[in-house]
Amino acid sequence: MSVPTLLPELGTAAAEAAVPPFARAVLWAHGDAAWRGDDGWTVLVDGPDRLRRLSALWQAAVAGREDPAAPVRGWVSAPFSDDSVEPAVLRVPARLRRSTASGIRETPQHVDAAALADAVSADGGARLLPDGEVPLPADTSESAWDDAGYAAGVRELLARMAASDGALAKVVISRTLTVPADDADLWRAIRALRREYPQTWVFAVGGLLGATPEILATRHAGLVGSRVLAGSLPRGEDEAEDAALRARLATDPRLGEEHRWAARSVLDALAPVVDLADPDPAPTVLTLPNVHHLATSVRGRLRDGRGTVLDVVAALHPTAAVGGTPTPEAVRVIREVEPVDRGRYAGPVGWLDQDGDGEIALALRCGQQVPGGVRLQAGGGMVPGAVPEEEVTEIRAKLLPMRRALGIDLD
Ligand SMILES: C=C(O[C@H]1C=CC=C(C(=O)O)[C@@H]1O)C(=O)O
Repeated sequence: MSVPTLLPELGTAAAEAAVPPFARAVLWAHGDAAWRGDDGWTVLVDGPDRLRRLSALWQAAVAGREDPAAPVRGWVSAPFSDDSVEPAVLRVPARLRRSTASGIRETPQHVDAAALADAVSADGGARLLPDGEVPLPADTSESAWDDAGYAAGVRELLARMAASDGALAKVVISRTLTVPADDADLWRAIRALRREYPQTWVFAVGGLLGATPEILATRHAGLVGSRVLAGSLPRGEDEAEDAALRARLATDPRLGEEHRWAARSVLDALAPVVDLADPDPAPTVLTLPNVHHLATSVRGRLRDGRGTVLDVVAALHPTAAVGGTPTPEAVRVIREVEPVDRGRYAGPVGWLDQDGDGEIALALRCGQQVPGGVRLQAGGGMVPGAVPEEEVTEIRAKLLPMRRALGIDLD
């Protein structure tokens, strides 16, 4: 599968020197469909309750147009936590193109810049930047963990869980790896991710790029969906080993527990606002090129048609696939134990339209562009009994797609 014409030409020195700034581009691809947005506006939102404020801001910007029903799409990428020093990003491209198996089309994008500016100024913590500009966060590599640091972090979590006497049941911990990369490398990485991981959602929003298999929430015509992943094993060397790993994943009590906390967190958060199609869906095993996951699909109908997909996400996030159980304690422990602010890693990333419908994934196995490089990040869920050395191997498997896409030597 390829979408060459949505991506800039690369390969010659002249083409690479002229690539569009990566941080300003919007890309979203799944299966054989892809979107690219260019230019336009950026809204940055700081402070508390960023998702609900972004939802309200978007609705005001849409409603303030002469024809509120005219098609328009915005892309959102928000930090894991409202405590992050990095703002939530809303990109509203001026120009949108869509590629499918049948070709490439410009798609209508009805932005009213004055209505957007009014909506931004009504929110005290929002800023509007022109030309699709998105500032890059600072490099944090000095304080990052290496493999040994990550293993020590896992041990620290296990000790805290043991001391909590069952009160802290699960925590997801992550690590970063910053590597050099320029804009052309990042465009090339998108092409590679698209080619190698068509089962995932490949994204680039405001300099954050990745290939995620996890969908936090879709909202379409009153229907809501979510795909929760938690509990993973690396791929085997051959089919027989893969079959054994899949069987272990489906039956291992610790991995099952790790998954159940995540699925439960989504079901419990949706139950007050959604009529669930199945209140207790069973997990299946999802196999990706680099890893096997336990996966639960959740579907239902919204009881109240107001709001946007971001309000559904605000009710869900952070799920125990990226936070833990109970959520507030897990998020506090993550803040205390992890050496680097997660920024937009493990945060919601996706799009919404004029009806508030959309598709919001979890920004996993991704990279954040920083000056001169890209900060890769992945994590894993810990429940009592986790083995630090196995967790180090799992993170390596999760970082593999981005490392391969960037052409980084694999040791
Ligand atoms: C937090 C991440 O993965 C989550 C999603 C799927 C499986 C997970 C796991 O098995 O630990 C994690 O909960 C990540 O990839 O950065």
